[in-house]
Amino acid sequence: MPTVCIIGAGSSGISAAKVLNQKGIGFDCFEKGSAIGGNWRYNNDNGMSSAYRSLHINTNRMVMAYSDFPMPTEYAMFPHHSQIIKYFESYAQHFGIADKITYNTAVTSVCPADGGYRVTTSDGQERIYAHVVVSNGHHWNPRYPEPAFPGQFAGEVMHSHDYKVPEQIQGKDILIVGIGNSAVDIACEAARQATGNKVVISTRSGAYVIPNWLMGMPFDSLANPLTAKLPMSLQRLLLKASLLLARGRQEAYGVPVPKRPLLSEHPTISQDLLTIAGRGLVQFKPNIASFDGYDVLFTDGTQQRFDMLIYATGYKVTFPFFAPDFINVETDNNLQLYRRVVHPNYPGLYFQGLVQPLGAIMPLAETQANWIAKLIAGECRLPDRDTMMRTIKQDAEQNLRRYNQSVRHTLQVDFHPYRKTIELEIKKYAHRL
Ligand SMILES: NC(=O)C1=CN([C@@H]2O[C@H](COP(=O)(O)OP(=O)(O)OC[C@H]3O[C@@H](n4cnc5c(N)ncnc54)[C@H](OP(=O)(O)O)[C@@H]3O)[C@@H](O)[C@H]2O)C=CC1
Repeated sequence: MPTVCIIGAGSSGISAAKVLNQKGIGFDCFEKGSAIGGNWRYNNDNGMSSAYRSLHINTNRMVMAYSDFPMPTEYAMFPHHSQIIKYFESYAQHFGIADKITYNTAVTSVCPADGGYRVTTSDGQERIYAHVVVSNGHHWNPRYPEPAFPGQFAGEVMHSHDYKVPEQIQGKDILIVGIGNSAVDIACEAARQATGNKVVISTRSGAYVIPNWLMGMPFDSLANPLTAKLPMSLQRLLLKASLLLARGRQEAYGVPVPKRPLLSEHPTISQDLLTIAGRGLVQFKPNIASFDGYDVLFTDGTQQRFDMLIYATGYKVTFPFFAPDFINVETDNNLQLYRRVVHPNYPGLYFQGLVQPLGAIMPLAETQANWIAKLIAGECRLPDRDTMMRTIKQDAEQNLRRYNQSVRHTLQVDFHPYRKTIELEIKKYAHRL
């Protein structure tokens, strides 16, 4: 009988399945849709993918690959979603897990029972597992501003989650709320349509826009285990100098700069935004003050008319299978986990891929899977609950000191230091067999 239930077969869940399979640990992996790939399967029939037709990943193919399965070198450095999904498919085939996943089956309920967890699935079956690995992703449930901006907007309203093709915005004056990666990708795509329509980004905090390529190198290859060890002030200085050399001051292009220092936010990555903004094809406004029909009043007192509003305001961390009085963090995205994986109050309950790195999630999810598998196999253990609680508090305080306080930064980790932390965790608490 399988002792482990994996929820979801996206880029995280498939690495958990692969690692457990290699260790000979029995598992069921339930996937709501008919295929693997999660967010990276464009038009995924599980209804959860936020991918748009033109989406290319903004972390490079060397950084995003799993440790033992490189991406094909003929791939673009920043591959299209169609290449990424092929990569995941070959990974699942290569490691023999594609046929071990139960497709078209959603997990509808998970609750503690009999020293483990009772898992109910959409086919009405109930099973008990000693361990549950939650790998259901955190970029699928749209977050809208709360409270909503005053007034009513009379035009069309959409969340970036539902943006798929430029035909949806063609010929419309659009206002995009937010300046994260979704907002900027959609704004650039809209501007490239060259229809002469207004494309405006409304941002309350601004963002440092980092190019994919910096001095001929993929930006995310500049961060490595060595540079990650430098003091934050020096990392900031080096990045600031590199950005100045590469493209000068961002304000010169008309793109608003945050008041906080570099590296205190999730990076907004775009090679194109500055050039496009410099041509006046994307314009910027501060936060929205209110709506009046098709008119939008901004906090600087200016007003403009739009046909369409796109909220690119991020996502809620949602676990639809937990009862609200069990685990629910939708309001603040802030789930307190030991090393972002282990729930200190519920032994056997693990969360995978619930991180937002500067870099790609996939290799970190794989490292988490290695740790989870070793914990399940009894090859290592957890520290006591007091130690876990103390560490959770310290990590949260560190995060608060570093990042702009907002729901989008609760899951933020630094790629290399985080991976190292998990590897050390495995070594430190290894059971000498
Ligand atoms: N090509 C790629 O690989 C892509 C990757 N992604 C990834 O997907 C994830 C989600 O990105 P994204 O969808 O951009 O969401 P994010 O959460 O990263 O960004 C949300 C944006 O909306 C703003 N915002 C949120 N709430 C409000 C509010 N109430 N009023 C005004 N502004 C608000 C935020 O501003 P503030 O900072 O002030 O909170 C921020 O600018 C990220 O990890 C991102 O890197 C997304 C698109 C493309």
